[in-house]
Amino acid sequence: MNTFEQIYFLIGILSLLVGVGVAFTFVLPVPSQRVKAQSPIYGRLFLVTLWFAFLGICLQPLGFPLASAATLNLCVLLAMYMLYLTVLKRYGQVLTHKQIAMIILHLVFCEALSLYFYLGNNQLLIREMLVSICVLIPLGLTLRLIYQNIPDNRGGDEMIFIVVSLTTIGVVFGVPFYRMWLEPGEPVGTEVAFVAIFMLCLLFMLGFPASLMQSLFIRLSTQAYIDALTGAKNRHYLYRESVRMLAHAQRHEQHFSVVVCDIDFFKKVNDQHGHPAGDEALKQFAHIISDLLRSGDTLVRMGGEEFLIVLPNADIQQASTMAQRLCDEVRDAEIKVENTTLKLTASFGVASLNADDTIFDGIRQADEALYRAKASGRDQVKRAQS
Ligand SMILES: Nc1nc2c(ncn2[C@@H]2O[C@H](COP(=O)(O)OP(=O)(O)OP(=O)(O)O)[C@@H](O)[C@H]2O)c(=O)[nH]1
Repeated sequence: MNTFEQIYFLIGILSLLVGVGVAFTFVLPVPSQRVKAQSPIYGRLFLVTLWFAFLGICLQPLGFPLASAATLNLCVLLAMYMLYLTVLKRYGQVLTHKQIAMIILHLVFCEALSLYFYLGNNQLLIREMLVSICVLIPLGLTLRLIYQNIPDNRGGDEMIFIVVSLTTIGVVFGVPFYRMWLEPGEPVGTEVAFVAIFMLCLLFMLGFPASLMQSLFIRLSTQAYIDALTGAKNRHYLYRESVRMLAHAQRHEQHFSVVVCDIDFFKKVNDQHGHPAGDEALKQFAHIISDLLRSGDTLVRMGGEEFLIVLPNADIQQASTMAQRLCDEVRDAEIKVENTTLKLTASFGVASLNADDTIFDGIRQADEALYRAKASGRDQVKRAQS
């Protein structure tokens, strides 16, 4: 294969890869939020600008050195800003006008300097080092952005962080290392540039969908344990987590209590104000309760208007005090649904688990206490009879 055939072959392979990458972004699920939905667009532009960067490298051996110098630096830097924008949009953020102006200024400045060093004495080494330094700015911004967002547990961020970190390591160490092997003034080899750009595209194409899948998986597994109406945990969560919570309490010889609560005469709310108003009342009721719980406590919607509160590290006295506070708070609260204000009350049954009790034993005892609270006139707390 002569040089031209080899270049066309490499461009063909890269086009195929970029084509597959761009097509792939179209089949990935699009986030519903408008700004986040723009993320795949910048992902596509990242791949396409990298393709143009490789074309820029190929222009040198094809006999267009000036065009090569002008295209390569601009496209590499532009690609890194596209990467930054892909991540920025993924987090639902937008650029300010000032930031856009800074990016354009940075692109123009870098391009002008690069051409200056190219035209003045053909100082390739300085030019390439300069481009590497310029490229580190968008990479650094991207890394910082991901790092700031990782604590939010969005899921998948670690994967993107690895992709961008590997790219940064490649720029910081790979470029100077490779430069050492070249003769002074010798341009970057087409094959080496091809491998670098190919790897970058591949890493992006694998890393970003993987991060998306990871975050979708985390979101789905979180949603599977949450009651959609009230935001409280559901029974599946209780069944999964209660064994772990109880084992922890037993290991540390801690008390473990449960409170079952049920809104009084909730049927009337539905009958008088309609089902949607009943839904809204349930939602607000759950918020009132969860606002008063400690961080380790868990509110579970058992079904309908019945909730369970799991109180690790609380004995029967502490659990009863908490239940009384909740009972008072619900009675005092004003529940605004549509154009009316509702007053609700709820009844509570409290039980504390013995060392060999299961969560079901605790719920059964608390249910029995709740039954007595209802029978005694509602709007009150009763303890399980041990
Ligand atoms: N709006 C709405 N209503 C619900 C939901 N789940 C259960 N309900 C209603 O809750 C009411 C429960 O009624 P009952 O079991 O008779 O209890 P209650 O009227 O609260 O009376 P007591 O519990 O005896 O004080 C029924 O009318 C159900 O339709 C829900 O998700 N949304």
